[in-house]
Amino acid sequence: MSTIIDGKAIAAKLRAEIATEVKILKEKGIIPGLATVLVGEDPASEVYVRMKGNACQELGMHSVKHTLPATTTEAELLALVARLNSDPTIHGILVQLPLPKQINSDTILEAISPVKDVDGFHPYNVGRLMVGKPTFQPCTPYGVMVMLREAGVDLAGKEVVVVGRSNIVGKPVALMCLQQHATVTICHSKTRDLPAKVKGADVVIAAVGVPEMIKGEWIKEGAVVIDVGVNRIGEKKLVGDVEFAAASQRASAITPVPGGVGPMTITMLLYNTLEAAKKAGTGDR
Ligand SMILES: NC(=O)C1=CN([C@@H]2O[C@H](COP(=O)(O)OP(=O)(O)OC[C@H]3O[C@@H](n4cnc5c(N)ncnc54)[C@H](OP(=O)(O)O)[C@@H]3O)[C@@H](O)[C@H]2O)C=CC1
Ligand SMILES: Nc1nc(=O)c2c([nH]1)NC[C@@H]1CN(c3ccc(C(=O)N[C@@H](CCC(=O)O)C(=O)O)cc3)C=[N+]21
Ligand SMILES: [Mg+2]
Repeated sequence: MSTIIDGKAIAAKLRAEIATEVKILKEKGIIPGLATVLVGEDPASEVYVRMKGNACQELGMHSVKHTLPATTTEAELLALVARLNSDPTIHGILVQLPLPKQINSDTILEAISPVKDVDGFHPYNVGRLMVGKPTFQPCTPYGVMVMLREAGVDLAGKEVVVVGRSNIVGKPVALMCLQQHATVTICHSKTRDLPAKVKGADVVIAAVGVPEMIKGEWIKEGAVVIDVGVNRIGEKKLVGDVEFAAASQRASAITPVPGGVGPMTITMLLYNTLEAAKKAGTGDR
């Protein structure tokens, strides 16, 4: 049986540390502030944005939520981003993805000031990560790396297989593992013989968005499994991209869904917002 890597517990520990730092900053007259922007009425996005706002409040941070109608134009959203860029009470800006189809998300992400880009999605921050000099690191991959560290997994020389190549999860997590000296394979929908790739992995990172598509029998005995997938089945049930029950029979350590990567994502967002506020405080940005 495998160890469960408890994202909720690791997140709680980190949040306590962040709260302490927020207190110290507040004594210097700086209140870390996060602006979240939600366009349209996607129920899942509403849940996430609410969770982010609540988490800010719990840690004593300032948070402002902007909800815009689904019919918002790109120009209107750009105007809001410009306002937030120049608002001194706001240190971090998060525009929830996906955006409605009349809005080009690249245009929006590039309009967010790189010093307020707590999602780490601006090409400047992406490039910094690429050259091994990260500034803001994207929250989900960053959370995965913290979980691996907390679980005592040393990546040097390990075979890491990432399934998924999105800009927000697959690609950046692969880069971060490479930075930690892993040998990284990135798989996607055109990959030939995915089972064989996964079978060779010491560490599997699944970010596909297909419920339980990574089968337990593909997992090498003793491998570490990180399941980024969050798939809603019906009204209430959440499952990952990995067949959890079967995979946990073979893995040495595995993350659950829920309670794995999800809580870490929100925590790293808070961490990045704190860092943004600290930099603003020193004028170092
Ligand atoms: N826990 C958290 O905090 C977060 C969780 N998520 C979850 O992670 C999952 C992935 O999210 P995201 O990266 O945004 O998703 P995307 O849809 O952007 O990317 C999915 C990737 O999986 C690949 N893929 C799809 N089907 C297959 C297949 N059958 N075999 C191999 N590869 C396949 C796609 O390949 P191709 O490029 O060829 O199309 C693509 O690269 C989702 O479940 C999402 O909900 C996302 C963000 C945060
Ligand atoms: N600009 C932007 N930044 C993001 O970081 C971003 C985004 N857009 N769009 C959508 C994805 C998805 N995402 C999640 C965050 C937390 C959980 C999370 O906390 N999940 C809980 C369960 C929550 C529930 O019950 O639904 C868990 O896994 O335990 C999941 C997914 C951030 N994303
Ligand atoms: Mg779009």
